[in-house]
Amino acid sequence: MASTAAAAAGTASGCRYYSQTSWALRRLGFGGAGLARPAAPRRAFSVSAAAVFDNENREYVIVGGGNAAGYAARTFVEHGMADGRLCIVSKEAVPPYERPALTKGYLFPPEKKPARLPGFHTCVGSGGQRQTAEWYKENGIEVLYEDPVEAFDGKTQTLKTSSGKILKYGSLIISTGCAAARLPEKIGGNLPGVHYIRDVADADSLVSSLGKAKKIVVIGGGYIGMEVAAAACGWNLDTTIIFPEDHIMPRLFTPSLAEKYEELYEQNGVKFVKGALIDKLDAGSDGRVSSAVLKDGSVVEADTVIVGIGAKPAVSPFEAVGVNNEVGGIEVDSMFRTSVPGIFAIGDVAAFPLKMYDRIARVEHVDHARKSAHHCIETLLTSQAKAYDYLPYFYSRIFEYEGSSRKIWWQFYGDNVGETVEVGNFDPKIATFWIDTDDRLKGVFLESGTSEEFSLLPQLARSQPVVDKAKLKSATSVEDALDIARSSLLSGSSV
Ligand SMILES: Cc1cc2nc3c(=O)[nH]c(=O)nc-3n(C[C@H](O)[C@H](O)[C@H](O)COP(=O)(O)OP(=O)(O)OC[C@H]3O[C@@H](n4cnc5c(N)ncnc54)[C@H](O)[C@@H]3O)c2cc1C
Ligand SMILES: NC(=O)c1ccc[n+]([C@@H]2O[C@H](COP(=O)([O-])OP(=O)(O)OC[C@H]3O[C@@H](n4cnc5c(N)ncnc54)[C@H](O)[C@@H]3O)[C@@H](O)[C@H]2O)c1
Ligand SMILES: O=C1O[C@H]([C@@H](O)CO)C(O)=C1O
Repeated sequence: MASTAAAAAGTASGCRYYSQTSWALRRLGFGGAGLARPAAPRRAFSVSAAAVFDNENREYVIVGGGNAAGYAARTFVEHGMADGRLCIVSKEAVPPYERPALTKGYLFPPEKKPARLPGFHTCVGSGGQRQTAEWYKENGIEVLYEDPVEAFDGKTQTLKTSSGKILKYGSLIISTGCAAARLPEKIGGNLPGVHYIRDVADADSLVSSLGKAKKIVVIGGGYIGMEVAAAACGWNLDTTIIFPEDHIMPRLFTPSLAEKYEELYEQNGVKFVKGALIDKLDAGSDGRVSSAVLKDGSVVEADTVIVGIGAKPAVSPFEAVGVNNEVGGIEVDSMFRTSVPGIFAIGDVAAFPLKMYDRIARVEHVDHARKSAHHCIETLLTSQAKAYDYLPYFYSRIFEYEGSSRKIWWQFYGDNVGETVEVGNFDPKIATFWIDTDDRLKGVFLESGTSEEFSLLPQLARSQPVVDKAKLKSATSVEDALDIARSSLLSGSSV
């Protein structure tokens, strides 16, 4: 059923639609041989005579109502191209919001003023306007809520939603993001009390469990594992993190960096079970999860389990436009164009050329969701042939709630390749520098920097200066190390 927000921003938006798809394609330069890699999409469903066409054609349709969609909508509005021309088809019941809040402010305990919608709709996370359902309505953007696209036909340029609507599009922007990877049902992955966290409905369900929980198990030592376990400390819960690797955040942290964060969690009472795989989750007599059984036979009791074992790009039902076999996701060029003229993909789901490192990548972080959305729509609407040149940026903020013994706020820019030099020991800062075989600085991590120090990181990672490794290793403080890195920027050996 459509929500109140849907009713407010959807059919009542007074949108007008153009009726000739080909008109829009011609105007955008997609009349024929415009793109380098044309590929005939497979017919995914056929439109029968009995099918119900909803209104008329839509000039621009965004599928997915998440972070990238919110920023894309903003760019349409900035160009005066939203009113009556743009439609967002969303699986969720609310307009786009800043997803990072779900494992941060959203999980503060009730007495510590948790974040709630409409407080964090996009684009507030980057200092922009709070785009509520009214904002979409005022800007003439049609939003279809709780009506995921289930089928796609590139030949007739139509989408079919779960409610049975057939939508015809001129240009299509796929921003379906990722879905949480799940533990199989047969090992208890769907038991009551087992949580995954991808959207606000998941977060609400988790909050209601946390209110009653005593003993929680967090499965996975990545971003979700770290952020949720830190949040659980705010609720004074007995918390155990279980993961298969030797240390937390294996995708980014060095063992030594991870050890420092693990110590901090342990000081907050969190326990770790490392190098462990889950055999199954068991239920108690009430049918709710009661324990995690590990492959070695040991048992960890829990009344609530949070699973954070990675995410999978939500490519369905768009596989026919071209999926990248190595990194998954929908393959696009440097302007987010897929192999099919007039179809684009942005955010987590896009496999794009990471120009700086000359490889195809998918980036599952919000900075890329925001920037890819802006870049795609900007180039689409202005016909500027400008290549996306992204510098990877990841961050986390944990133990932020009032009264926590210390707040954690780290940022990372660049590529975590090569040898590392680590300086500092939560005193209060830590920095790690990744240096390649040719002595170039490739990536840089900083905990608890000042805003001036944080602003140095992208300059360093972008320029990749040659650094004096020996000098960096002898730095007496993080400030000293950053000064050494800063001076290498001025030495003229940057790329
Ligand atoms: C809990 C959590 C915390 C995070 N914290 C951080 C952080 O601190 N820092 C950071 O950099 N990144 C963080 N991320 C990652 C960041 O949120 C994502 O990179 C970002 O949301 C990607 O934006 P997106 O629009 O591509 O995908 P999403 O924001 O996931 O949006 C995709 C949308 O598409 C919808 N959808 C999917 N399939 C369909 C369909 N067939 N039809 C219609 N709609 C569909 C989904 O329901 C969803 O609304 C976090 C992610 C999660 C889950
Ligand atoms: N601050 C941030 O940037 C942030 C915060 C939260 C979520 N996210 C995003 O949300 C998504 C999901 O995050 P995540 O933490 O689930 O993914 P992740 O890839 O960061 O971590 C997954 C972790 O799961 C563990 N794992 C994998 N398979 C397992 C299995 N079968 N059993 C037990 N453990 C297993 C590993 O320890 C691995 O580190 C990602 O896209 C992530 O980037 C980002
Ligand atoms: O990027 C982010 O956006 C939200 C929040 O700032 C929105 O208010 C959040 O917690 C982030 O880390």
